[in-house]
Amino acid sequence: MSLGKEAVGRKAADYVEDGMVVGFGTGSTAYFFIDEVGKRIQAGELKHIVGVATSRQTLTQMESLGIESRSLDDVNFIDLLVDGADETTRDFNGIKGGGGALLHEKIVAQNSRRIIWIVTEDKLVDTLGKFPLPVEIVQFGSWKLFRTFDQSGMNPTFRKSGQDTLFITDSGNYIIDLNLDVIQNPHQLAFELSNMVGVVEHGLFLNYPDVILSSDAEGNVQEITRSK
Ligand SMILES: O=C(CO)[C@H](O)[C@H](O)COP(=O)(O)O
Repeated sequence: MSLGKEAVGRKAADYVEDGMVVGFGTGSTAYFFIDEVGKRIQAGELKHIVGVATSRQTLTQMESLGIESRSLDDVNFIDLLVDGADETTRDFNGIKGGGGALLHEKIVAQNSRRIIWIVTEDKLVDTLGKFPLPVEIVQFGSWKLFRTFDQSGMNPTFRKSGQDTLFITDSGNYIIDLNLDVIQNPHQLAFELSNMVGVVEHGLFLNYPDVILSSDAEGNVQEITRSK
């Protein structure tokens, strides 16, 4: 277990205020955020929070803690979304989808007024791309898309959930991870991926968070905020 993930996940609960509609992210760092909010509700420190989950996994955890949940379409907007990331630059561009929830995470993010990413400091990078870029694609014709990525030198691999089973997202799609090493122009790549037929969404989250909370291995949390 990572002390850094726990520290930054729990710290993010300080940003939650009574009456908020909160977006709950997915992953092992978001796990601690959800757990802490649940504890604060149980202790009576937070009295009325409504939560929107970014994945089935997150929804299950929220329900186990008694956090009231609504579907995205049943709320007007989300006041605060707290989510993890796989890599982020200090100028608020990142890769998400390591846990396979990128599509729902991006839709929830698009409907959030304020976004906080919670990361350990090893995820802060100068250039994106060391972490494989997840691309969610429809199942039909997926090998054709795979070949297109391969022929473009993008080193694709199908995401698996077992030895011989392909990973299926909450929306019933596959994920291809692109092993790029360095992404020189993330905006150009995002544009190209978005225009490929069969691609549902990609894991480049450019200019998304308002705040990045980053923790070192000892659990010291630093806040990186956009200058106004
Ligand atoms: O994007 C995500 C899931 O789709 C996660 O936020 C990301 O993979 C970080 O996960 P973790 O906190 O387990 O390192």
